[in-house]
Amino acid sequence: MGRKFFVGGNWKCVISHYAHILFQFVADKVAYALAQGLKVIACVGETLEQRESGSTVEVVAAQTKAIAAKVSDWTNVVLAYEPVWAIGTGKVASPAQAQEVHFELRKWLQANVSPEVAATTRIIYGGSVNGANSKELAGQPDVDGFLVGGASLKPEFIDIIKSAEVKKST
Ligand SMILES: O=C(CO)COP(=O)(O)O
Repeated sequence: MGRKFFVGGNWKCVISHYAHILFQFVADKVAYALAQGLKVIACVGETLEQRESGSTVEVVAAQTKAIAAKVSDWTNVVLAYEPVWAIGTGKVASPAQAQEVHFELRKWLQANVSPEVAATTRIIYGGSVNGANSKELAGQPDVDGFLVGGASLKPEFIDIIKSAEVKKST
């Protein structure tokens, strides 16, 4: 696999969590940041209501579509799956839930952008990642790293960083 594992602290979340409300606005912010030479972590994710109604994949695809319409070079873009219901709540997506969405996002990139962008763009997970759950999440094939909030301020952040080691054996 050609993607390097990535773990970022909460200060790196350039794009707000409210992407689900203002897809277009977020896409414009992504394009502007890239034009200014910044690297971007673009966050997508569904609300609890959207998850419970079964529209998660549709929602994140629509958010990614808005971003993709404004991005011609994905080199400086990292996509973060951040379910709104998991941010700062202590409720983390299960490894299977995260993998499913990451897989669907990569599939979307493959079909709508290019196989190369799908293979090389990091798709990281954010939302209540901690030292106890990071290893299993990192073990999922399409989880390429984490965007960490609360736990980035605690000693367990070291354990989260160390979870990158599970990729060495894959
Ligand atoms: O939004 C996040 C990082 O920017 C995630 O925050 P938590 O890890 O505190 O849920």
